[in-house]
Amino acid sequence: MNHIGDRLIVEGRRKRTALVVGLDPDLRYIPDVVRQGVDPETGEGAAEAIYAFNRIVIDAVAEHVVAVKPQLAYYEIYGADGIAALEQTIRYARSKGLLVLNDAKRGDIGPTSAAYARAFLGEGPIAGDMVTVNPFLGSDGYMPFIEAAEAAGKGVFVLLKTSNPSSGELQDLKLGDGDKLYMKLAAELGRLGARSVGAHGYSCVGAVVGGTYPEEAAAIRAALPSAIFLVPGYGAQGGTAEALRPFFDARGEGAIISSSRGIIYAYRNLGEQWPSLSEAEISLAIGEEAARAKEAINAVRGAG
Ligand SMILES: O=C(O)c1cc(=O)[nH]c(=O)n1[C@@H]1O[C@H](COP(=O)(O)O)[C@@H](O)[C@H]1O
Repeated sequence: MNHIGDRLIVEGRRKRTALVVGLDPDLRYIPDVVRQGVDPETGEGAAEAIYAFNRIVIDAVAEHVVAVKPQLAYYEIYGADGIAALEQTIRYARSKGLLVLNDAKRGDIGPTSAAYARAFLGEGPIAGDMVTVNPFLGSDGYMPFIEAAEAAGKGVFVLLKTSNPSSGELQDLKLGDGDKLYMKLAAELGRLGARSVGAHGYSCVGAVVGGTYPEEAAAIRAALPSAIFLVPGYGAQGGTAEALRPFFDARGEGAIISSSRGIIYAYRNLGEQWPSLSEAEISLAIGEEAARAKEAINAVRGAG
């Protein structure tokens, strides 16, 4: 099966989940046990702690998620060492049967986007199965990603209506015909996605639609029936499971719900002693939170 839409749907059914966990490792919130024997003040030590932490997270959530989503910034902080930790993390996630969505939010002039597409959707060391794409430069900025995805059976998620409070400043701007900018882009993505619809009805051109904007999601869902939505904003940004229904299609499919901090730092809810928790305690808290999120989302999409 060489189509990302089909792989996401089939894996989602097999595991009965629409959850994705974001790997946004911040050393300030990583417990002492993970850093034992390494000096996180050095790039090498930081990278070692990040990879050790990500392994714990991946092991704890693997049965509850279709994919993991590393956020590139958290690795780039540490330069080459951080990128090495990303490479190791990608390899480890794949060894656990997980799809990898690089949250890189790239987009540039055509040739540079083509290079980014090779980096993230090719065969190189930080390539995954999907990548987030910033469409601000226009079609010559995002087309190289779409073409690379089509050729490789991989996927892109184009930023459409993002989860952050000020996303409306540009994305909601009304155009001459009264349409909002994100709806205009949605129509264009629908047109482009139509040429790569897989057996399960979904295209390799997906859209990022923030979980904090359910009303907007209903309109975008109607305009983009064949796009898988990547839905961040659930959990730490205030998005609730109850608000997620409009992001899914009538079958309760077609969206992957992403949560980073709400799951990977779940042990911080156990109280002030969190830095000294054991690996087993950390792992249990993360796994339980992922299971809870999965079930809450399943109840809303009718897969309970
Ligand atoms: O593309 C994304 O993943 C993304 C798009 C968006 O609209 N909002 C958003 O929060 N994200 C990313 O999703 C993650 C959200 O993290 P949490 O708020 O901790 O779940 C971060 O890595 C963000 O960079």
